[in-house]
Amino acid sequence: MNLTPAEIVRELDKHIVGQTAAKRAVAVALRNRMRRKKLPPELAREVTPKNILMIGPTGVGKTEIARRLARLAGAPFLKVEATKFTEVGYVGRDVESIVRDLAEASYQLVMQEMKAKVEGRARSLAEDQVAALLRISPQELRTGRYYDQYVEVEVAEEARLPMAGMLGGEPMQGLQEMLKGLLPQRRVRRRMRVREALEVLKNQEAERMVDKEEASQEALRRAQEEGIVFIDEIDKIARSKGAVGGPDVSGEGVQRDLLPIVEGTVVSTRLGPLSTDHVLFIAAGAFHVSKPSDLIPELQGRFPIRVELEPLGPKEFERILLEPENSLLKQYSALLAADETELHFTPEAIEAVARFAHQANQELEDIGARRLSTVLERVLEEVSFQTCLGRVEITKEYVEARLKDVLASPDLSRYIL
Ligand SMILES: Nc1ncnc2c1ncn2[C@@H]1O[C@H](COP(=O)(O)OP(=O)(O)OP(=O)(O)O)[C@@H](O)[C@H]1O
Repeated sequence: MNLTPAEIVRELDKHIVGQTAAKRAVAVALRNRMRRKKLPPELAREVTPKNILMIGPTGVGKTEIARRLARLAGAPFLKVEATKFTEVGYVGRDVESIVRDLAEASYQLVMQEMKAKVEGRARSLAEDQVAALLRISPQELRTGRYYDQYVEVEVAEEARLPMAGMLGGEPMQGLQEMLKGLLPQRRVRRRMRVREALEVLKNQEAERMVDKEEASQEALRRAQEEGIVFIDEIDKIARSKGAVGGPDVSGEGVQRDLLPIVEGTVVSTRLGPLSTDHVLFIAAGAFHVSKPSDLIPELQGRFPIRVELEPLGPKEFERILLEPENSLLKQYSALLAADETELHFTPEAIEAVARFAHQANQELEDIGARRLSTVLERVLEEVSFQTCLGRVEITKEYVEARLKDVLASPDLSRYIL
């Protein structure tokens, strides 16, 4: 991975419409990580990430930009809502769960990658086993002729801690994972189709082939050096001026708890002690009521890069429907094509969907691009209910007919859109 900031922005452009300032900021942050790796170690240690504060209304692409960036970089990613920590039952120390969850996300990511690398070998081992059970050769098995037959295979059943379910909570999950390797694995025989057995056994073999110790170490390194933590709703824990002594007090407490993690601290996780010095934090909020300057000064200083995201209008909605690689329209088309319905929208129909979504945002509540899903669902409800329709053309008149009544009645639209 050696993308320039311009190339990173171009990659993000494939999924997110507009919001250039935010894309540029995250692109620079990612490039700086690559730059840091080229520095002499003493200097590299000193260079800490410049965290980003994204300011913009809900549903305009803040999370999406961060998530896509992480995927592009193969970086462990975690999203948390800052307000979660103001809820009753959370005490300060719990913000450390952010770091533990990042470690977990990192481990899952690394395991997935490592398993993918041995997939070919694991698959052929699985084929050998199933072929032996069926008393045929692996070559015969690969013809696919036996895939719908049933076989009985021995699979490892995950040992469950009897109490884990009762107590719930994240610490128990870590414990569960830790004990997984220690407790004897119960093996049970299960009957399933050959097709499924091959998948199950392949996974089991891949899991066995991966060196868990190596995976843990790589996951720890990855979380520390490449981790990205997205903290949403940061504005909700900022104290707005004038609300002295109000319910915001706990918000300030959370800010104080977050501070050491953002500044760089070491938290013990199941992968070992994890230093947050080089984790990139991206905080986001609408800041309708409070302002970034209402955050405690120490935290403000830790988010030196501020970017504003634009509210989205009908023009952007049109582009969001059409342009992203897996846009909503492409998703619907693919789904319905599986049932032999070929979906076509006229340009005027797309314009109408965008216009209605914008109108609903203004009349109800502005939820940004998320509104497109509810509007489209309504437009396509009838078509989705049917199968094998052949070619279906969605026109502006059709869109209007599907949405007019709903929008005319505020009560109805509150429920449907
Ligand atoms: N500019 C955009 N281009 C393409 N899709 C977008 C854009 N903005 C939002 N979306 C889509 O809308 C949905 C919500 O966006 P996202 O999760 O990024 O919202 P957000 O700005 O982070 O808001 P919140 O803070 O409420 O989570 C996602 O499915 C996303 O793909």
